[in-house]
Amino acid sequence: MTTRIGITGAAGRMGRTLIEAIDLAGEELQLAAAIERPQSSLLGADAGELAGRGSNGIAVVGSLQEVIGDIDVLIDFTVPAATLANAQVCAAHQVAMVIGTTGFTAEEQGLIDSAAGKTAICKASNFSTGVNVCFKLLDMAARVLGDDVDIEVYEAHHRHKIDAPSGTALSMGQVVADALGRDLDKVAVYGRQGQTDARDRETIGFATVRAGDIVGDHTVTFAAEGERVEITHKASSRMSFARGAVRAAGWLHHQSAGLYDMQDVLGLK
Ligand SMILES: NC(=O)C1=CN([C@@H]2O[C@H](COP(=O)(O)OP(=O)(O)OC[C@H]3O[C@@H](n4cnc5c(N)ncnc54)[C@H](OP(=O)(O)O)[C@@H]3O)[C@@H](O)[C@H]2O)C=CC1
Ligand SMILES: O=C(O)C1=N[C@H](C(=O)O)C[C@H](O)C1
Repeated sequence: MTTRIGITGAAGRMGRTLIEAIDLAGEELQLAAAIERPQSSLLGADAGELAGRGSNGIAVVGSLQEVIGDIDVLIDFTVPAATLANAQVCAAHQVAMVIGTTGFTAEEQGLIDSAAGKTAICKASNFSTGVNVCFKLLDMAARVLGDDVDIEVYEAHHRHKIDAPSGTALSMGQVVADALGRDLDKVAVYGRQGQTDARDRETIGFATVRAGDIVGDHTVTFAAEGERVEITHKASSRMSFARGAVRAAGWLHHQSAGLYDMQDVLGLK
């Protein structure tokens, strides 16, 4: 069965890579709509040309409502406000939605949970297979190393990224906190400066770097007296995220309403 895919934020860094990833996927996954803001100067542009793949006959439009009847799944990598508005449209029309946007508040996440009561939503802070394997490795490392180690999460991204820590870093912290029975809201330390006192072992530290064109680096360090374990993922191309999101779209088309993540898509649960 063919899955007709729409992309919001089609001209963004991820949007363009997603158009390319769909073009490279099998014939069962087809780009059916490319959406940008109503004010975008790119309205009417050919989406394939935009992604450097040559003309594909899909013109960029300025409204999701305009094309919602033409798609089975929407892939959205934009900003929280746009994603939430798009989730309402998808829920109202029972169109499935893949959400890659990061930086939601707890309240905003609640709105996505509500939309998932009406349609199938797959939301992940990171759609790369490698990062999702790392989530499993982190769970194992935290359970074995337990309370004998200090745990620190480091992430580095390009200078254009607008949220921090990255969604992936927060997910990594959550996996580790869950494995250790800790409440991440209580134990997270976001950066340090000045007279900090000695480290409390219960805490999970986060460090953020923003520089140049770094696609996405994540390392979780488990540091004990005399040894340390480091689990690292480095993305060198956005195609690693886009390929996963497109795979998720094909999978989600066949699911009923509910909230899923990339671990569901990969059968890692
Ligand atoms: N889950 C994952 O695997 C990954 C997640 N991400 C996340 O995806 C998101 C997008 O990243 P990236 O592609 O680098 O960002 P970009 O800024 O390159 O792209 C964002 C897109 O969203 C559009 N947009 C922004 N604001 C609005 C709005 N209010 N209404 C409608 N459209 C809007 C932008 O249009 P305009 O240019 O006109 O503002 C642009 O097309 C981020 O949250 C990032 O963290 C990124 C990579 C992987
Ligand atoms: O903004 C990005 O670029 C990325 N964002 C995601 C995040 O916040 O974790 C995933 C990836 O690391 C790239």
